[in-house]
Amino acid sequence: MLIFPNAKLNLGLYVTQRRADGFHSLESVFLPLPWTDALEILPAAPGQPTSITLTGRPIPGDPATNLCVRAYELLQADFPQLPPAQLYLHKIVPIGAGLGGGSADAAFTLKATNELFGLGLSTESLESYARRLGSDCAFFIRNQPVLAVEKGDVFEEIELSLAGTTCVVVYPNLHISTAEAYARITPKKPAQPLREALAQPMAAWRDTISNDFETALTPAYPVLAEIKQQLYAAGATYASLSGSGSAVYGLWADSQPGPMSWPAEYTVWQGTL
Ligand SMILES: C[C@@](CO)(OP(=O)(O)O)[C@H](O)COP(=O)(O)OP(=O)(O)OC[C@H]1O[C@@H](n2ccc(N)nc2=O)[C@H](O)[C@@H]1O
Ligand SMILES: Nc1ncnc2c1ncn2[C@@H]1O[C@H](COP(=O)(O)OP(=O)(O)O)[C@@H](O)[C@H]1O
Repeated sequence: MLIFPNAKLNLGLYVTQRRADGFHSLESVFLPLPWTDALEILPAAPGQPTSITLTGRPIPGDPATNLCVRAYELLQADFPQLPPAQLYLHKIVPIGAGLGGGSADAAFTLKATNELFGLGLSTESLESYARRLGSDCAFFIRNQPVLAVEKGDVFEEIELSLAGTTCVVVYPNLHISTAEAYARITPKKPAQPLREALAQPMAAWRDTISNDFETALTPAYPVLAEIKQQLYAAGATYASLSGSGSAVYGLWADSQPGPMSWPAEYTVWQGTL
């Protein structure tokens, strides 16, 4: 089975509280971004163990601990009838970019395994497996715009119509660890609830919606402010860091991006939400 795990964007992100388990509570809107990897899952050849073949963007770490393999093995522990699998992942989405690419691969592995082998797992059950693999992994099970709270793994419905919006995502080839980013934050409640700010036209968001990671990381990584500035200079209606970075995106509500120029080592995606 061939699937295309997509990235996500965070629209507003407030780290509201440090939790007793060491994690943080947050308030953020998660949006699916149609920038994808390609992943194939097949039963392994007879006598072969579960393995993964990786192509495209290099993924740090031992392939045996790749989130796709961990997701498959998580289901195998509860469904011993699952045979060893051969996974092929062509990695396109930048890693450690605040785009949730690894979490998407894991969640899509769960969904595809459920379908391919007829496990009969419900959406809720797939979400519980996903939560065990990473805080933002559960979002990719339903993969629709939501207001995420708690650890970013509990979702509330939100009315948001961004279909047709032009989006540019700029990744400056800078890996920021999520744990390091959280360590730089002093949690606090937002001045205005995100749901309320999002109800206003996009042109107002520049003054009302922010990402706590952007505020905390920009002094150490001024390149983030430079990218945002160029997106606004090209006419973006709204621009922000996604998640804990380092990808910065711009949205054009009802116009098209003007000319932009980026260093050769950057990766830039442009498309429609
Ligand atoms: C910041 C966010 C915002 O959407 O996205 P990314 O920038 O990673 O895409 C997420 O909260 C990232 O979720 P995810 O990448 O799944 O994090 P996890 O693997 O669960 O945790 C990595 C580390 O981040 C910290 N962490 C993560 C989630 C959370 N709610 N509180 C935390 O403090 C912990 O230090 C944890 O050890
Ligand atoms: N399939 C995968 N794709 C991307 N990263 C993976 C994958 N499997 C494991 N990882 C590990 O997950 C971490 C980053 O995950 P990713 O979801 O891309 O980050 P972020 O949510 O910050 O964009 C990296 O340390 C990487 O080594």
